[in-house]
Amino acid sequence: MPSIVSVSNLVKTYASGFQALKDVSLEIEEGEILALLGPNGAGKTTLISIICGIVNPSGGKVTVGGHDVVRDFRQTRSMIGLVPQELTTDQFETVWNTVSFSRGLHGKKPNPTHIEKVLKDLSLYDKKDNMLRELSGGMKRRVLIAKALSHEPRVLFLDEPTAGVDVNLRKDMWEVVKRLREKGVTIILTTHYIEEAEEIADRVGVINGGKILLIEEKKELMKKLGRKQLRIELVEPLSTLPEALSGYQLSIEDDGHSLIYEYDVSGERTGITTLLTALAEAGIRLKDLSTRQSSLEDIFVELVGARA
Ligand SMILES: Nc1ncnc2c1ncn2[C@@H]1O[C@H](COP(=O)(O)OP(=O)(O)OP(=O)(O)O)[C@@H](O)[C@H]1O
Repeated sequence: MPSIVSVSNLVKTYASGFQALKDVSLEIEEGEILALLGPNGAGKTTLISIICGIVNPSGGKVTVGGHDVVRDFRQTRSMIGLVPQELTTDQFETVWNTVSFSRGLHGKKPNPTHIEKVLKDLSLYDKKDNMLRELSGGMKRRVLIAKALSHEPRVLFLDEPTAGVDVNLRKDMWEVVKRLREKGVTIILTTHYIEEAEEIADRVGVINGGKILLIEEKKELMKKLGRKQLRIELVEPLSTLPEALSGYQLSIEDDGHSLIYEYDVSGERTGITTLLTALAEAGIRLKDLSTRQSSLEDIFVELVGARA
């Protein structure tokens, strides 16, 4: 698939001298949902702000739809929708005017039919004549999304869209995201909620300390992580593994009180039944069994923890 956003060797050093991005390169494919994961201060917002033309890069190059985000700012900005973390619009303006005005700011002709559809999709239509200051926090978040969609962008950035929102809004938001994606809109979201990335993204990127640590298809990542552990608690501790069990992927933990068996969930057979039979034959008595599957969170913690 062709790239819609191309980031090469991007560097950002703030006026304070702090280097928020260190040589970031990244290709975002047209039509994909990419989740960017990273702890606080990793550089996610800085990266998005540069692509959206809000922050100037210190080095490197970013293109959107083949246009340079600094030189061809107007063209790139009209292709992009950004849902920022906070609303910074005139609180005395109505919902309808705010969203319509936003479309004009991106150089698009008025289209009341489109604005009406966006407001309806976000359950905002009955609030169209209300002033922003009369809305609840959740409704204001909906207005942010409506603004970002007002000019029918090809690329949509959502910066921590679900931080502090309730279940209903979260559901509506993912519905909107899925529908947009069906229409071919490229979606990039930053999130702290790893389950969210696991649920919705096609690809996952992990960013920390201003660097991309990993970027991969979610399916591939989950396949690699598709390992499971069976923990077998023993009645009597073992100091060494009996010879009869040497053919199994087993390790001893908890001073001999537990055996850990690692197996591949994608394989046809787990080998658990034969292992349990072999344990019984070796006269090893079991107290309890439990299983644990590695998740996206495990790899995230491992990556970020190791290089923080
Ligand atoms: N205008 C600025 N001047 C100086 N430093 C800044 C500026 N904006 C951001 N930073 C610093 O750059 C680093 C990256 O910030 P950024 O907002 O991109 O991180 P983030 O990954 O979006 O974090 P969060 O998850 O907390 O939103 C942080 O250490 C932040 O303090």
